[in-house]
Formats: sequence, C-alpha cells, structure tokens
Amino acid sequence: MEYILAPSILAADFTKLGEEIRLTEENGAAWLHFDVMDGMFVPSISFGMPVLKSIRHATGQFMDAHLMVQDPIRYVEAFQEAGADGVTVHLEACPDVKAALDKIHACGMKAGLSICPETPAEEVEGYLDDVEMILIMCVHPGFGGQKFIPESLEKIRAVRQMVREKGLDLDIQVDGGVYLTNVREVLDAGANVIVAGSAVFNGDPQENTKKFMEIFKSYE
Ligand SMILES: O=C(CO)[C@H](O)[C@H](O)COP(=O)(O)O
Ligand SMILES: [Fe+2]
Repeated sequence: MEYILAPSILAADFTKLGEEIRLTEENGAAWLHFDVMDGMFVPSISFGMPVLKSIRHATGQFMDAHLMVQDPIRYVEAFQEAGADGVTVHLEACPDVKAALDKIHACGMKAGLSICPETPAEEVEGYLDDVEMILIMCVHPGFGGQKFIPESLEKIRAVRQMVREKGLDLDIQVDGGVYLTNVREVLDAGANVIVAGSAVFNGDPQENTKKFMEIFKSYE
C-alpha cells in the first residue's frame, strides 16, 4: 500500500504560502489538500478556484480538492479547469451522490467520497465501485485545529474491511486532528492518505513533513 501525506494549506501562513508548499513537496508530501468551504454545508468560508489555480503553477503535487460545499456537482468542472487532480465530495451534501462521482470522472479526475463523523461507515458501501478514495472525517468539517474524534478509528477499520471484502484497493483518507502523536493509530486502523494541517504548518513545515515521512517508511 502507498502511504501519502496531504498537507492541508488551511493551516499555512498565507504570507509565505509558496515557500511553505515547496517545503512540503521537497520533503516528500506527494499531495496537497485544498479545503473548500461554502458557508452553507459548513459554517465557515475558506477559498476557491482562483486560489487553487494560482497554487497549481507553484507545485507538482497532486491537487486534492476537498469540497465542503452544498450540491458540489455545480463546481466539479470549475475545479478541474482550475487544476484539481482529485475532487472529494461529501455524501451528506449531494442530492445525487452517484451523479456527482460520475461527473468527477467525466472531468478526468479521481473521485473521493467523504463522510462526516455522525454518518455511519455503511453509508459508503454502495459507492465503493464508483470512487478511488473514501475520506473519513475525524472532526466535524468546517475548521482546522480541532481534536480528533476517537470513534473515527472504528470507522476507518470498518471501511478498510468493506474495501478488502470487495477485493478493491481504494485509498482511505483521514482528515482532522491527525498529528505525529496519533498518526500511527490511524495507519494501523487502515488509512493510507493522511491529511494534516496544523501538524504540518504549525511550527516547521520541513521538519514536520520529514517526521511524517519517516513514520510512513516504517509501514512500507
Ligand atoms: O477538512 C478540514 C476541516 O474541515 C481540514 O482538512 C482539517 O481540519 C485539517 O486540519 P487539521 O489537521 O488542523 O485538523
Ligand atoms: Fe479537509
């Protein structure tokens, strides 16, 4: 299994964003996580297509767009045009989940499906053939820097088990409250794509990225 670090720029210092992104890329973070919030599906508003488009030119990392947006199918094409490589939508935000996932594929991107902490793991079962990745939120979406919800570990295990039983090899991404101190627990539970905002950008992004990559090496 491939272990991937996806630093979330939500926690970056935007006065030196390009430099901070470069430090994560040079030290092994293969993806960059881009949190889009619409003030409707989640209470906060973050950033959107123009910011992604600008960053696209600054990095070769896989651009992982996490859309915390109501009825996200409306924006799939725009994110592809801005330079996203993968788009993840929330099951709870889609009037027609399958249509949103199909649209992501039709736009030539990898499709991810995310569930909030209160949504049971079983809800994703019917969509496993339609995605490349399941994103398990380990905090209530909307803000960075929150505390990891411990019950998420059981959900990660359940989804990894479902994926195995179907003979699939999907990425399982975890997002929210993941730090160097608890990342082994989520890896042990079956996650392989780790989103980390505060844990990468608070402090030294170079050293923090290196430390995550060292832990991943011990799993490969
Ligand atoms: O989707 C998100 C919030 O809704 C963020 O990706 C997540 O919170 C990452 O931040 P941190 O690692 O600081 O918890
Ligand atoms: Fe996110």
